[in-house]
Amino acid sequence: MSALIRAQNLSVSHPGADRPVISQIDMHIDPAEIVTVVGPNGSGKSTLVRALLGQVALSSGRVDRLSGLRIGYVPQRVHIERAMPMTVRRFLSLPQRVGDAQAAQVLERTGVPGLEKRQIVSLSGGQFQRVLLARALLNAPQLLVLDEPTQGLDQPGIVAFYKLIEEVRAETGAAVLMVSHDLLVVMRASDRVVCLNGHVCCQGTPQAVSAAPAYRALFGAESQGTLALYRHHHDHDHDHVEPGHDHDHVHGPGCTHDHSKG
Ligand SMILES: Nc1ncnc2c1ncn2[C@@H]1O[C@H](COP(=O)(O)OP(=O)(O)OP(=O)(O)O)[C@@H](O)[C@H]1O
Repeated sequence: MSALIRAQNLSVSHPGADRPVISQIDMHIDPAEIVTVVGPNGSGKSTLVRALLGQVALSSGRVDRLSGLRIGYVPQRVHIERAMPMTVRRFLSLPQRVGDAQAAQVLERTGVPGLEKRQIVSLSGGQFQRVLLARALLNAPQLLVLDEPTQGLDQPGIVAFYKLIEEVRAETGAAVLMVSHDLLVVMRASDRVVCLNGHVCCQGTPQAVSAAPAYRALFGAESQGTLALYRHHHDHDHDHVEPGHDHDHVHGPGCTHDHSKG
């Protein structure tokens, strides 16, 4: 099956800016894979996601989406007006009405059963995040898009949320595109990582990316911890990986490290 979304030579400039926010991006999302975009603040992660979804004009390049692609979007939690008086049940029916049975089922699936009558504003951060995910799952998406889904959650909450995402992927076969700052755990939950800093610094398996000099230059000491944790949990799965090898790690334009090694 072909990619759900494919971007080729994608660049976006915001009005009035003298240079593109993101430039010459090549990336794709295959069915059922978890792809995570990491990068410093302001590196263009949200802009890239919006461009992939067709929500922002491209200044060059192209984005192809599978015809009729069903997308479930989980927005940044902090951007939603939590003070609005609304029950969880009503929230799940926006913008499309869903039946009681379906609402109950999806809340059960995301680990927050029986919350229908609760006011949105009364939920904890972790509960609200799961309600957002529940709503995104209602149209049986082929692709789930999550923009910094665990912002504001504590470490156990973050780990539990990514575990849930992996379970949902396994059950539904939906691909997942995530933007995240949670480097320590995101590596474990991703099939592929795209490291962004205006351009794609590197992309590939989590282990290959975390070993790439371009990634380490961006994330510094934190990346060392990420790599150690990732190896600790995953060496058995990735014994065949040779960091820096072409099959695992694709260099983007602007990479500063030695390309002669692949
Ligand atoms: N609509 C817009 N108009 C003008 N500039 C914008 C617009 N949206 C984003 N920008 C600018 O583009 C740059 C990249 O923003 P973007 O939100 O894509 O980065 P990000 O990597 O998601 O950042 P963060 O990690 O802080 O969420 C920033 O300098 C931002 O100020």
